Formats: sequence, structure tokens, C-alpha cells
Amino acid sequence: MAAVVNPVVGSLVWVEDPDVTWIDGEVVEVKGEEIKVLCTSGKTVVVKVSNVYPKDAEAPPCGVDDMTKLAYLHEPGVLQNLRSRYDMNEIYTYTGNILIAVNPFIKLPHLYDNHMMAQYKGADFGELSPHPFAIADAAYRLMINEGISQSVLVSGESGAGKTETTKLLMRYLAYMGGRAAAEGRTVEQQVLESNPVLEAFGNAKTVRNNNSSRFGKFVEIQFDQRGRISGAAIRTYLLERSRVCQVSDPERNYHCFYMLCAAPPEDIQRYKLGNARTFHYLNQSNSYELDGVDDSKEYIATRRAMDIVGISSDEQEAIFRVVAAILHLGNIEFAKGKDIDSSQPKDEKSWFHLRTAAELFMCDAKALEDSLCKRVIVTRDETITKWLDPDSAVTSRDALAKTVYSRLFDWLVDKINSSIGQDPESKCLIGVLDIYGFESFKTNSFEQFCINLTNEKLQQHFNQHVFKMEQEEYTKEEIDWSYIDFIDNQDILDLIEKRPGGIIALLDEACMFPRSTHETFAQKLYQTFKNHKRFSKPKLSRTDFTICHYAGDVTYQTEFFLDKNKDYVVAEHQALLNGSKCSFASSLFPPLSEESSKTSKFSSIGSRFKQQLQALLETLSATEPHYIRCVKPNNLLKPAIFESKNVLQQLRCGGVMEAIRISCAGYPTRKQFYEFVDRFSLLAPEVLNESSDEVTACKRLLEKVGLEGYQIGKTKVFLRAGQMAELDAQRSEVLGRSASIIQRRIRSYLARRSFILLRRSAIQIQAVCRGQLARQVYESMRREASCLMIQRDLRMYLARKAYKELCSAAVSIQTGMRGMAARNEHRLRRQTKAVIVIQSQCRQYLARLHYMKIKKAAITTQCLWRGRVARKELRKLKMV
Ligand SMILES: Nc1ncnc2c1ncn2[C@@H]1O[C@H](COP(=O)(O)OP(=O)(O)OP(=O)(O)O)[C@@H](O)[C@H]1O
Repeated sequence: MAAVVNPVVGSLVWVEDPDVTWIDGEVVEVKGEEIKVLCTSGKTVVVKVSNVYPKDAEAPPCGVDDMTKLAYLHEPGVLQNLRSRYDMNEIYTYTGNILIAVNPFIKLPHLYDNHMMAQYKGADFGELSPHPFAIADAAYRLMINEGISQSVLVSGESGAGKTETTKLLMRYLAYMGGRAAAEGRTVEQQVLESNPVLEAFGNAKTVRNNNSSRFGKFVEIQFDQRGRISGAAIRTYLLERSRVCQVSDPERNYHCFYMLCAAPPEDIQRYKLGNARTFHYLNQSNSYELDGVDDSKEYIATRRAMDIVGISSDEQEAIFRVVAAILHLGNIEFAKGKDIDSSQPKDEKSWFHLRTAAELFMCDAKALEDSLCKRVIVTRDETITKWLDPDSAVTSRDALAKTVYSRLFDWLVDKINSSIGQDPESKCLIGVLDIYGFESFKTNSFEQFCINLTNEKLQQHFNQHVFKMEQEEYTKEEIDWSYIDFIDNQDILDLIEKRPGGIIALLDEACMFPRSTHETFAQKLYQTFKNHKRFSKPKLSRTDFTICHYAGDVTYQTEFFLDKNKDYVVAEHQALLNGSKCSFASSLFPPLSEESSKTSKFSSIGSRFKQQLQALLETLSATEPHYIRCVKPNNLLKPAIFESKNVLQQLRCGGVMEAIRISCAGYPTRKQFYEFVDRFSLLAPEVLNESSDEVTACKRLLEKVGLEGYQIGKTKVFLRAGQMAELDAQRSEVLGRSASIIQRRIRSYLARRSFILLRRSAIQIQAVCRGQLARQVYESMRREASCLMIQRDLRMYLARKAYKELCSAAVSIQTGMRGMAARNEHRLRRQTKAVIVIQSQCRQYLARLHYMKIKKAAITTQCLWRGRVARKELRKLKMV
């Protein structure tokens, strides 16, 4: 992260600003070691050259999805990138393999639907936008392909989004490793539904988060050889017990108390409950309702989730009875009793709550009163019963409430675990760790001390993974590498947990020594660590101490350290509840073994927590870790507000800045030669034939693909950030091409096969059909033939009948005809005769007529002739 070298007028730079961390501007003047910058805010500042960073003028306005892709990798660049992405609701960004998740404080459902999960399934890491699904997918695939257990460590401060992210991871893993829905109440359903149950009893509203997990959680999801979820185990860490009895405004107690007060009327009646405002454990704060949350609905939902995780209705009944009993317990007030320094329930109201608490715990009311107001002291010679004054009775009451509640919570976790079940055969698991981030408040007590110890431990794990391993690897592989420093926090861990002599050991000692007070404890610390460079005593305090943590200095107030470290159950409380008639309540307080009841009652919460952490770290060390750093962009819990200063502090605390520095300076990707050749030889297959060994093959391969700046170690090839992605992209291209060819061939083979099969089937069908058809045709023909015969016979019969009828008709016709013919002939003859007569008469008439004409003509002619002759004769005569 180098500062700008030789800035010139006009270049763009980042300048440190006390209010907004970094502000950008343009160099307007260079004077030796100092430059004048005109900031975008309008003001002009003069700064030292060594205090400014270059700004990438060509950086994409919407940022880059992986910080390692930034041209200038420095704090302002990283912040600017996160901010520009956040402004566009791109809340996830990679830093190499680390995912940074900035809480949007607004629902973005499109980012998490089933379609999205389907997209990330099997996609190469980095191919799609940064997402918790991508991290879960990478972990799942590594587990399946390499058989290595994986873990995802989700960290960040309260309200940064750890639990939401964890739920997303679990949902994705359930999606990948889930069984068919037909298989009933599945392991993954139970794993997912364990979240609302644990949230109801382990989450509360705090100033920093409306749904803050008041415990740490490591969920171990086990898989079978087929990659299906076969079991799960949930480990929880350090539930905040003090919240049960003490809540400050505007925080709330655990959600389950409010849910129960909003339960259906029959439940309210059964548990003799009422408005949440009437219970001391709830009304110390004025906050009762949560925005957008309906406690009565949550009650029903929690009961449903309890059904799914396998908590029977009898058990649920007992659980809520105990929760109600705790509320009644808190309402018992004490007043001075008859004896000196004694106490008794203050008034009738307190008696009512005492009797109700006893009724709900199913124990004797008198025994409950005694266990709150008296102590039995067993000495060598006698047993003395000592009264407690009202203040001590209140402390005793609260101690009982806290113990019962924390045991109830542990019971729930155990029940969920036994109900989901473990898979002893499982070889691979994916662990998801959702644990409180580093805390530094105005007042820091034992809880912050433990939380910060956790973060120191996890930071060391992170260091070991990201930094130490890196350095060691380079040395081992004899890589040409200029070493860089990293902050090792082993000394802080020694300060806290070394045995003997560490802070926890000294605290345990103080707890066991009856006369110790927080003052004597603090003095002991000052004495022991006066020269420790990570420990200091604040000047103005006589009981506080400061530890210089990896993420910054934190000053702790020792006032309640001793009390909070003591984890013992008051013998009277143990006896009271062990004797409860409710099997559930008595199971929370099983009888102590002879040995443990004789030995010291003290057990150290700090030491037990340290051991739990050790076990957790051992589990984590056996897995391949993945990191998600959640970031809270503002303390108002509102969307679209990005407070750079706040974010930067979180990035520093989460080690993100260091990781960026180291990762980008070195060679973040490394692969064994055989693995490398195995993976990438398809980019240049010929190198395998040309090379005698894997190292040569590796070198040739790298030359062929034209990569530069890599290193060849003794057993591995080391690649710079981004180079693996480059090679993978080339590989994906080749694989994609090959896959298309294979698909094509297979498809044509399958098509051919199915065609042949179809054809054969078609022929068979045709043959069968034809046979059937022939049979049918034959049948129908036969039927037709007989039909024809019948028809023929019928026709013949009909024909015969018709013939006969015709014959007789013909005969009768003939006879008729003949008669008619005869008649006709006769008539004809008569007519003919008449005609002949007519003809002869006509002819006679005509002949006569003709004869008359001729006679007339002859007469005329004769006359003429005779006239002519006469004239001729006359003439002759004349002449003569
Ligand atoms: N991805 C997200 N999308 C939308 N809202 C979110 C997202 N992540 C977190 N939130 C919001 O921020 C709130 C706090 O988130 P969450 O409870 O996961 O924080 P946390 O880091 O687990 O806090 P704590 O340590 O107090 O339990 C959620 O209740 C939710 O409103």
C-alpha cells in the first residue's frame, strides 16, 4: 500500500481527513516534500507527499467485485470500492478468498431466492458476483472433490449480519445436500429450523441489533459419501446469563419472554401471566415491542419450529412453564424478616408470585422460599442455617433465575443435537461459525473480556492461515520472496490464557480465595504484568486494566469479574429443582456425583470457555477455512448510510486490510505440480509428451499459456493474485468447447440409438399391427363372405320370389295384354276396316271428283277442241 510517488500537478490523490477518513482531490502545487491538494469538498489542504495515496482515475464507477483487481490497493481505494458498490446495493465484495459482506439493513430478496441458488450451484468461484452462496458452494465442492472438511468463519461486530449470513450459508448447504422432499422431516429441515428456536431463547434486542445473538454458535453439518446431509451438531458458546435478570433501556430481555406474554389466552391463563410490563425482569427497560415483529405470531412460529426439530408438545409445555416460572420468580420482592438480617417475601403480591413460581416449577413453595432466603453452612462439626438479608435474597433469586435459564438453553441445544442426530460414519463436514466480533465499549466487563479472547484466538487462526502459512510455505518452497511482517498476537494470548500466570489463571485463583475482591485481583494483575508490553494500568483508575488487543486497546472494569467467573449452583437451588415433580425441571438439575458434591463448588467460566475455544480451534484446524467478514455500515441500523470511519475500523479489526496487503504482495495461489499439470495440461496437451517430468511440464505449460510473474517452488507452482482465475478462464473455455463436442457426439449417438430403437419398435409394432390387421381383415372378410352368402341367398330368394311374382304378373299382364291386344286388334281391325271403308269412300269420292274434273275438263277440252275445229272448219270453210 504505497503512498503516491512523485505526484505531479493534476494527478488525483486521496488525502487523510479526520472526519471522513479519506477525501479525494487534485494536486494543484508541488513544493518539495509537500503538496497542495484541492479537495472535491472544495477545501484546499497542504499535506506531506508521504501521506497521500494515488487515486485511480480510471476506476470503474460501480467498483470492482474483488479488491485484488483494484489498480491501487490501499485503504482509501478499498473504502471507496466498498462504498460505490454499497450505493448500488452490491453488498458483497471479495478480497481474494475472503468475502466482505456489508449489511444493507434492507431486505434484498432477489439475492437469495432459489433461482439464485441454482445459479451458484457448480459455478466456478469468482465467475458470478461475490455471494455467501459462492463461498458455501466452494466449500461444498472442495469437500466433495478433495474429501477435506471445510469451515466458514463468519465474523463481525454486533449487528453486522453474521447470523443472517450464517443462515444463508446453511440454506445453501441444505439445498446442495438436501434429500427429496418426500423423505419427511429431513435433517436439513431440522438444521434450518433450529435457528428460530435458538433465536427465540438466545437472541434479544440490544442497542446494536434488534435481533442480537447473545451466544456464539458453531454448526457442524455432516455429509455422507454421496454429499447428502447426514447429521449435524450445534455447539454454543457463552450465553449472556446476566440479561435474564438485568436489562437496560432500550434493550430487551430474551425474545421468548415477550412471546410467552403474547401467547394465546389459554396459555396465558395456564401460566398465570399477564402484560409484559408487569414483570420485573422485563420492565426495567421501556422497550417491549420490536418494529415489524408480532410476538404472538413469533410464539406460534417458535412452537412450530420446535415441532420440526423434534421437541415434543409435553416438552414444549414444560419449557414454557419454566420460562413463566422465571418471570414470576423475578417478581418476588423481599423485606426484612423477624430475625436479624433475615428476609421474607415482601407482601401478598410477592407471596402470590412465589407460590405461582413453585407451582410452575412443580416444587414445594416453602422449599422455594427457604432456598431463596436461607443458606445451609456445613462445617466439620455442625450444620448451621443462616438467614439471608433482603439484598442477598434478591441476589439468590436472580442466581436461581440465571441458572435455570442457562440450563434450559443448554437443554434446548442438547435436544436439538440429539433429535437431528450425529452421523458417526460421516467423513466430511462443513462447520459454520457465527461468533461475536471484537467489542470495545465505554464499560467493558468479563463478557467483553471473553469475547475479545475469542477474537484474538480466531485472529491467530486467521493469521496462521493467511500470514504464517504464507511465510512458512515460501521458506519451505525456497521461493524468491522478500519477507513482510505480520502482526502475531501470540503474546496477547499468552497474557490472557497462559497457565500458570495468565489473567484467567489469576482470576480463578482470586475466585477460589474467599477474601479476594476485585481490588486485590486488579493489584495482582498490575504486579504480575507491570512490564508486559500488551498490558497497562490506566492512570486514573485503581481497578481497571487495559489490554492492547490486535484490534486496538480495550480497558476492562474488574468490578464484576470475580462474580461473573464463578459458575456454581447454590446447593439449595440444586436440591430444590432436583426434587421437582416435573421431570423436565428436575432433569435440568441432575443429582451431583458424590465426588463433585464434595469438591469445591467453584468452577471457572473463564477456564471452561478457554477449553471450549481450544476445542473449537482444534476442530477448525482440521478443516479448510473460508472467511466472511461482516461489516456494519452505520450504527443507526439504517439503509444507505455508509460511515467510512466506522467501516474502516471494522476492516482493520477483522484483519481484512492485513489480508489484502499480504495476499496481494505474495502469491496467493499455489498448486502441487501434478495437480497443476493435471488441471491445466488440457491447455497445451503436447507438453506432456515433450517433458520428462512434472516440473518441466509445468514450466512449459506456463510458457505456452503466456503467464508471467509466477514462481516455481520445490513442490508447487506459485501464482500471483488473479492468475489462477486467468488460467481457469482459459481452461473453462477449452472445457466448454470440449463439452460441446462431447455433447454433440453423445447427442447424435443417443439420437441414432433412439432412432434405431424406435425404428425397430415401429417395425415390430407394424408387424404386430399388420398381423392384427390381417386377422381383422380376414375376420371381417369372413364376416363379409357369410354376409354375402346370406345376401346371395336372400337375393336369390327375393329374386325367385320376385321372379314368381313377375311371372304371375307377366302371365296376368300377358293375359291382360293378350285380351287387350285382342281387343286392340279387334279395334284395330275395326278401325282398319273403317279406314278402308273411309279410304274406299274417299277414293271413290276422289275418283268421282277426279272423274268429274276430268269429265269436265274433257268436256271443256272437247268444247274447245270442237270450237277450234269448228273455227278451223269455219275458216276452211271461209277460205273455201
Ligand atoms: N443480507 C442481509 N439482508 C438484509 N438485511 C440484513 C442482512 N444481513 C443483516 N441484515 C439486517 O441486520 C440485522 C442484524 O443482522 P444479524 O442479526 O445477522 O447481525 P449479527 O452480526 O449476527 O449480530 P449479533 O452479533 O448481535 O447477533 C438483521 O436483523 C437484519 O435486519
